[in-house]
Amino acid sequence: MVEYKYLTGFGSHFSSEHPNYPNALPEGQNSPQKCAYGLYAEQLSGTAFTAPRTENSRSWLYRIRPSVVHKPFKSVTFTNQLTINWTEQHPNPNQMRWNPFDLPTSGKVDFVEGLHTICGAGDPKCRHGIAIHVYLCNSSMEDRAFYNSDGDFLIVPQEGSLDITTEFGKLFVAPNEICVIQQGMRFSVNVNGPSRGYILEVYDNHFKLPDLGPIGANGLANPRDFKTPVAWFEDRDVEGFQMISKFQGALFVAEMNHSPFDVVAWHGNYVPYKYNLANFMVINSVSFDHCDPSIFTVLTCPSHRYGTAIADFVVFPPRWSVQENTFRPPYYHRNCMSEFMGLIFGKYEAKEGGFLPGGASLHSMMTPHGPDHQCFEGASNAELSPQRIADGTQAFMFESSLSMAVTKWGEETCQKLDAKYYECWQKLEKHFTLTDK
Ligand SMILES: O=C(O)Cc1cc(O)ccc1O
Ligand SMILES: [Fe+2]
Repeated sequence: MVEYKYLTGFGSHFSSEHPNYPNALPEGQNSPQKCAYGLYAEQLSGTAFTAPRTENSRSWLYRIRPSVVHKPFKSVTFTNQLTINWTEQHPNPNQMRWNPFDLPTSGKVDFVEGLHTICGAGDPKCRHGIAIHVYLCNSSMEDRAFYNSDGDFLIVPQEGSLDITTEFGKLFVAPNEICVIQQGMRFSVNVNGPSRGYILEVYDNHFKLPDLGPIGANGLANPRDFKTPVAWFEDRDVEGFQMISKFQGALFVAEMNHSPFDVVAWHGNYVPYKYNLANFMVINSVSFDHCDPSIFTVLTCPSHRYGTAIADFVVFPPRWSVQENTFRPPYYHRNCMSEFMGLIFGKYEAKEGGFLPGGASLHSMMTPHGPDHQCFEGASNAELSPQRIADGTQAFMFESSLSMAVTKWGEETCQKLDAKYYECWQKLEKHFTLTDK
């Protein structure tokens, strides 16, 4: 039984060494002439060397062999549905909704083989853009690890827990938890049966906690609830261990003769982390009107435009709804941002039917959307007593300032697009009267 132990904090400067190897971390310096236990020192940089201190992130890893010990990269031979080709389909401004994406029904499919790109924009070569993927898998990665050269992965499991071994240690991530594995970090995913989830990939920048403004010093996702693994390693020689890199949107494999999870000690502020969405401190018991969903921002990847995110990760957690004289569900709206939504479990308040766990929706830039007919009629006529937005519910949104294109897999191959989605609004009647009572 592996024990999962974590260090807590967000963006902190952490240190961890395997308990059986005291002083594996050098004292007072990063690169001694000879490291303890014959380890190699290696720096993993998450920002430019010269990034200002407030932004600068890097970690030092003390490992059995440096990462460079691998054979040349070759294109992978397995078929996969990852892409950064945003022009394979004609642009489509329609409201889109997907039924739950199918889990593999035959054969073994691991996390990397099960990655499918739904939509995205931009180019990892210019380090600007995002991609939204789903993973649909049923087997563990065996003697295979993965890293993303293009950006960071924010992983949202929906079905099945992920047991993730990283260079920094082990993370266990269950549905209603999320994890972030940043650019370059090597990891391998074990699953316990059919597993499905969503991934927000950002090329520009790393995720940060949003500023709290007048909320004050506490609230939303609190830094102390973020968890980073402690050092864990294996000294395992394996012929043909596969190191897979996503580089400029394509997958490559390099063979190695050992496990890359050989880091005995590490220190730094460039780390993988997880967060339990149940720890989110929801602020929404307002007097009247409906707050914009930005109050539910867990993490944000900022752009250079002040206050405008490359992508925000927003949740819609269980909470009390108590507003007076208010239409409580989300308002009808058109947004200069793109809104991709998924459902981990339960029901989403604006769409009680049709939007299902493991499915998704995309409301692109300026594409109008809002509550379906049934939700509008119900909420317009409901008695406004305090109402609990059901426990056992967790919808989320990846909201981006980029205009995303849907892939061929997303629009055609997956065969999950609900062609009748638009119908949910068609019965919205004209209630206009010449006299108001
Ligand atoms: O479209 C959606 O369902 C997401 C959303 C929720 C909300 O409470 C307000 C605005 C918004 O875009
Ligand atoms: Fe919206």
